[in-house]
Amino acid sequence: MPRLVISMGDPAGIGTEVILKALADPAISQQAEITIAGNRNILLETYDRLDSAANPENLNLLHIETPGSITLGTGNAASGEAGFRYLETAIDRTLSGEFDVIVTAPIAKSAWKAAGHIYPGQTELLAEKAGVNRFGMMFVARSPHTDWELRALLATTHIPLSQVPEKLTPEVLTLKLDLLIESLQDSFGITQPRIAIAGLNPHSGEQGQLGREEIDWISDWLEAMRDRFPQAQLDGLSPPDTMWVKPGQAWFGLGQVNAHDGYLALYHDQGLIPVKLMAFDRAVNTSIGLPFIRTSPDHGTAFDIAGKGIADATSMKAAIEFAIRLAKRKALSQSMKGI
Ligand SMILES: NC(=O)C1=CN([C@@H]2O[C@H](COP(=O)(O)OP(=O)(O)OC[C@H]3O[C@@H](n4cnc5c(N)ncnc54)[C@H](O)[C@@H]3O)[C@@H](O)[C@H]2O)C=CC1
Ligand SMILES: NCC(=O)COP(=O)(O)O
Repeated sequence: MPRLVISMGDPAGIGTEVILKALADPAISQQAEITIAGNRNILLETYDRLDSAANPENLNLLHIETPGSITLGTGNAASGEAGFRYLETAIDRTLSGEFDVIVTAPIAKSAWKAAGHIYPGQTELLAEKAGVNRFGMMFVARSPHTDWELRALLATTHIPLSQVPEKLTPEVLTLKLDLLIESLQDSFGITQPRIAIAGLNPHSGEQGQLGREEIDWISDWLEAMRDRFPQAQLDGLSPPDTMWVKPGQAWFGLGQVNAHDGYLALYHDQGLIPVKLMAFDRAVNTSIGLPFIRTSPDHGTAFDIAGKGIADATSMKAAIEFAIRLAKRKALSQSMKGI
């Protein structure tokens, strides 16, 4: 069975609640050896408030002291420091071989910053501690209507919109596309993936009238990528709005559409607005390129509903189930290679 560690996220948010709700489902908890990296008192307090949740007394726990006092619904330096320590512990124990997989509950980047930990997100801490600089942020969701699976990689992530054009270089795009192809092949078994790639500007620039990046270099880059990755079908540059029409149709079962195996969005909201519109309740954020599997729900700390008992755990369940699916696939592939 996969050995999975769940970091508890920001204790002022809904992380603890969605973990305990998700683990109350035996279909989830019986598929892996699960340990929580978090705080015993906060888990017990959360359990006492909920009607249907796993009892922390019956769960494996790496207890980590929480510095300062935590106020539910308010992310601050204490909650940021706590969430940082939970994740650090989960990563260190995974790197030492204790776990195969990390599932992370959400943290607030602003609370990390208040605690002096300046990272764009959890992904970058995971990559830094794992010693890799080739990694990517991918979102995966299976449609409850059609079973179709949406897979979208973000070429750039947590940067101001004004910095996107300068951070988006041929090197960055090549690295992200390479990772997306590798992931579709290795983790999803799609040997010749069909990938749609978005333009940057409205209408992919409309021949330069609405932005020049497509003409200046992105179209040439894509041509070069078709030579470099002959095993993949690379379609684009898709106008960034209409690129999501077929995925929407495939998701909701609106006719026969030939949607792509993977989507490359050039910046955070270009990818995450459509993903969350379709699948906010069930999309999974997975970090690709790390030496271990990492997944997370797609939502954040939801401070506005923390402690109210109304948080939906579907995305956390999906994150755990997807992590188990990836771990089983990895174990099978390693055993076939004799590793
Ligand atoms: N994986 C992670 O660690 C992530 C962390 N964040 C962080 O979370 C903080 C808040 O971000 P927001 O943009 O407000 O997004 P959010 O996802 O926390 O909340 C957006 C809205 O959705 C609702 N919501 C979120 N999750 C829900 C759930 N499971 N059940 C029911 N309702 C839910 C919230 O109540 C809120 O109204 C930020 O500091 C951000 O950095 C955001 C996304 C992912
Ligand atoms: N928008 C996705 C997000 O905020 C998750 O980031 P990370 O903490 O997983 O790096």
